[in-house]
Amino acid sequence: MFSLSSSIPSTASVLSAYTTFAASAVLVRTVLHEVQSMTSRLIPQQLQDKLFTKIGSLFGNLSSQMCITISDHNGLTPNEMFEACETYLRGNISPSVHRLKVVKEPKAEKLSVNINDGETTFDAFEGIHLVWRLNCSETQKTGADYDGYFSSERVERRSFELFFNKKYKDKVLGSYLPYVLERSKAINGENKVIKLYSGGNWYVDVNLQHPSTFDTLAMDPEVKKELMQDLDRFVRRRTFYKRVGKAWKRGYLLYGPPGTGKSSLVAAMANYLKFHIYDLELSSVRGNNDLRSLLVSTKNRSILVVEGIDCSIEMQNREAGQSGRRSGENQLTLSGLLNFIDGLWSSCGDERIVVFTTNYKERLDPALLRPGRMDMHIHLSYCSPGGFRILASNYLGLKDHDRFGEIEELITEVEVTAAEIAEELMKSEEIDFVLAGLVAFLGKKKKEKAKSNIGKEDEVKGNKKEEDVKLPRRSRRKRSRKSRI
Ligand SMILES: Nc1ncnc2c1ncn2[C@@H]1O[C@H](COP(=O)(O)OP(=O)(O)OP(=O)(O)O)[C@@H](O)[C@H]1O
Repeated sequence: MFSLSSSIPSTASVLSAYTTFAASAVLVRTVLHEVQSMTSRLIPQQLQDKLFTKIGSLFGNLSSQMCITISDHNGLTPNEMFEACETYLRGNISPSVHRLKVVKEPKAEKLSVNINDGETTFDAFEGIHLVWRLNCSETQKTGADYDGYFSSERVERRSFELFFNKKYKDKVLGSYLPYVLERSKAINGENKVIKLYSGGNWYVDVNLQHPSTFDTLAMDPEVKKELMQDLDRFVRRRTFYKRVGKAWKRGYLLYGPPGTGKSSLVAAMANYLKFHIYDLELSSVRGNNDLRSLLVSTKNRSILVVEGIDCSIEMQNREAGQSGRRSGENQLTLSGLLNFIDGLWSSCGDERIVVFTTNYKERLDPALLRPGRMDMHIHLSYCSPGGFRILASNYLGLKDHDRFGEIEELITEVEVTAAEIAEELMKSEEIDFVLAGLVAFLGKKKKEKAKSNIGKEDEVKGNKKEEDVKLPRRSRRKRSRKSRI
């Protein structure tokens, strides 16, 4: 008897047939390409054209297919489209794929499953069938090292090839690829692992494990609120920056004594915005040329941090125009860094944040403090009673305690950093013991302060006496008369 279900192919079998066909098409294309390059040297062009048209028609109309290549890098700059495709395809791997690559990122909750080198996967979008293939190759990167010696290293380069029918070219470029980009952003937002790039190049990255958030940070609540609002405004102002013709960039200068939370604040900003961090160590940068290539290879939605800007390198006052660390054109200068950050770097990317930190604001080059250079100057100072309460809540899970009054009073009398208090709070799990230890620590600081104040007073008195000895008789008389008035 005639059976409808057995004569009409199911969606799965149609897809599977298409998959097989598309995979064969890709394979045939590759073979044709290889053959073409071999024969181009042996057979005359006219004959070649005839030959390939004939072979092509045997496997369906391959000339109606087109291919878009998406490489992982565009020159020195990472290609964000490649990363978007990688993220998007992770969730769309066809059942026909034979070889997968599985990675567990340290902080990620889920496994990351990717297609392997040379594998092909399939997708469908508004009636268009699409074939994706991942290619990997190794290239030799050559150049001169710091001392001018020849250096060479192997670098892996990856690219995706996207095959589809030529007639959908506009739809693929205008709708499908933007869709892939949007989807990858949404996926990244859901489970983004924040990366920390550091060292002399950005090839080494680790997942940012820093648990600091705005909730755990002990800082002036008003400043914290203002900063969070500033960051929110910054990320939602894409059209504003475009309209006013400004690069979508924001600069923050964090200053304050060691251990007051400058690095913790950078981590909190990255965790809040889900931005990667590039920790630029100027001492390992060879010169302005090196700096340029490092900066252009940073990604969008990232924070570039230069810690200890006052002392990380002998950078010179731009007005003085003295030489930097290296002589010649390639020397690293503050003006080189600032010009590049203000100019090319910020205009070749979006959503860039730059943070400079220093323990000594007064030592900074005036070029850095000029209005408009760093949008916000944030002072991280010694711990306040409010800051102590945040730390006590984080470290001990404690909202209040009999000893809080005593501790808060001592905190207002001495200069103590959040790092010092944090260290005390971590000494034991026994709350009374820890708080007693903190009181003793603060008490000791108070005594030391009183001692050093007495020392200072004695010094001032000593100086005065010395001055009196040096003063001529007449001046001494004059002063004693004055003091009686
Ligand atoms: N404001 C703060 N809130 C919460 N914890 C803090 C704060 N400041 C410091 N800490 C604690 O102290 C540690 C060291 O602080 P951090 O490295 O952020 O200070 P810093 O100001 O960057 O110091 P430096 O100038 O020496 O680099 C942090 O890991 C954190 O545990």
